[in-house]
Amino acid sequence: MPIATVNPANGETLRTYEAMGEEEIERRLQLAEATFRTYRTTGFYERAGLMRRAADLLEADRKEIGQVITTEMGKPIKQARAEAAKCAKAMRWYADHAAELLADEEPAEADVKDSGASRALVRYRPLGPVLAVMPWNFPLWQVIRFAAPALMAGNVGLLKHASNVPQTALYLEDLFHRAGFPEGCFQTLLIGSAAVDDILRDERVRAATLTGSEPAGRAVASTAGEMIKKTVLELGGSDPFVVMPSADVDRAAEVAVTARTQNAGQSCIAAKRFIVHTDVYDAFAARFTEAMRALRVGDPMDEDTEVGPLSSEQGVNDLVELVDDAVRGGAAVLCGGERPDGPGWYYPPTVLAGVTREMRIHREEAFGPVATLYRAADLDEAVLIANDSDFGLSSNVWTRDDTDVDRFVRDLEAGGVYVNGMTASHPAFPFGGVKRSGYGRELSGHGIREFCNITTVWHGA
Ligand SMILES: O=CCCC(=O)O
Repeated sequence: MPIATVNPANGETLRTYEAMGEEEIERRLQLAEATFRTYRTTGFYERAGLMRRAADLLEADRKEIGQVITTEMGKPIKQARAEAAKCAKAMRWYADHAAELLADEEPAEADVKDSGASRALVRYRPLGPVLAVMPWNFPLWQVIRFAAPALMAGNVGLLKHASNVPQTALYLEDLFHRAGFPEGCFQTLLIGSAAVDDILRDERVRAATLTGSEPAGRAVASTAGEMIKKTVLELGGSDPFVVMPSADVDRAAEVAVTARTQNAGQSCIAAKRFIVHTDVYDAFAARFTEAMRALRVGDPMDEDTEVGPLSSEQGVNDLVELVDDAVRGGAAVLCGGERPDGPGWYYPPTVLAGVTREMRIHREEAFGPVATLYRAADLDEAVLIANDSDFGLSSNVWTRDDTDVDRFVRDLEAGGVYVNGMTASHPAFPFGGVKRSGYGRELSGHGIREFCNITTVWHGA
């Protein structure tokens, strides 16, 4: 895939970039290592000042960078600006909390004594240069939620961004540079996927984080495993959205639309499978379908657009194949389902009913605005359907019954259970999944500790 900005609203190639060659990559790896040697000795106070400055710059740039994001991957302009604002918030959150999250831990006195020590503590030290392989769907946010904690912990970052968002990738390097971070703290590598393996094998790279597809995750994890390097993987999701009889069905249907169609449905934590108790199925299906049909689809630069194009032609083709397969298998199309004529990589908000286990869309992630509806006889069946997935990123449940909530929290196989709301990432809460959605956590204290050398310091009597 060429490294290029191609406008998804019309398919026009606006700018192409030459991939960095071996010499340039080597220069950047050397710089990362050299910078780490000194940057690791800086204190939280200094790093927090730099991070706050970067947050201020990003916030001031949000209109311009919003336009770049929308041009490169097609998300509605309002959502692009909101993404920039969310990044600034996370940067400030880590600037405010890193020192406390990574403060020395004091083991219990009885244990210190029992170990024969006069004193003992646990210190969180940085690991070194971390390679981040990141996707295009939230081209700022996915990077910042790695970079803010990693830099606050004293690591340095090397970014391999998706090939369709090169301008955003270069912007990020420039942002940290303008904020005053030492040169080499955060570098963008303009490279194709084929170059990742050698970089990951390089001894100067100490760890890797990847957000993206399962095959990409498998490739990075297997090389990292061979090289005994720490990885965090955030892969796909096919999150359930369960609606029980006690729920506020109108509100659930309204939120379901946003949960499915934000970012044109191209979000790992978008709700994708809507599992509705039979008592409220018809009411939910009617309201949800009506609201999906009413969404404003169009030019992502238009302030009123709710659903823009998908990021690539391949994305549309993949979705068409999934929907066609379901229809051939007997699914009913309640709205959408037809690829429109005309320029741009558009696909309409679509609702499918009567989806079965045999259909591809039941097993695979639909990365676009296509919702599948399931009817559940009771809570047990709802849990069964929800867990009948290789993925386990997050989940959404709608109920006013505390017993239901306890059961869902106990039984849903996912990294999150959002009750009477939709999954949304927040800097203070851990983010990540189980099963084939990956492992490790981003954000919160858990996220910042992933790339730390957790060091026991023991003093003899
Ligand atoms: O694609 C997954 C990330 C979405 C988010 O963190 O809001």
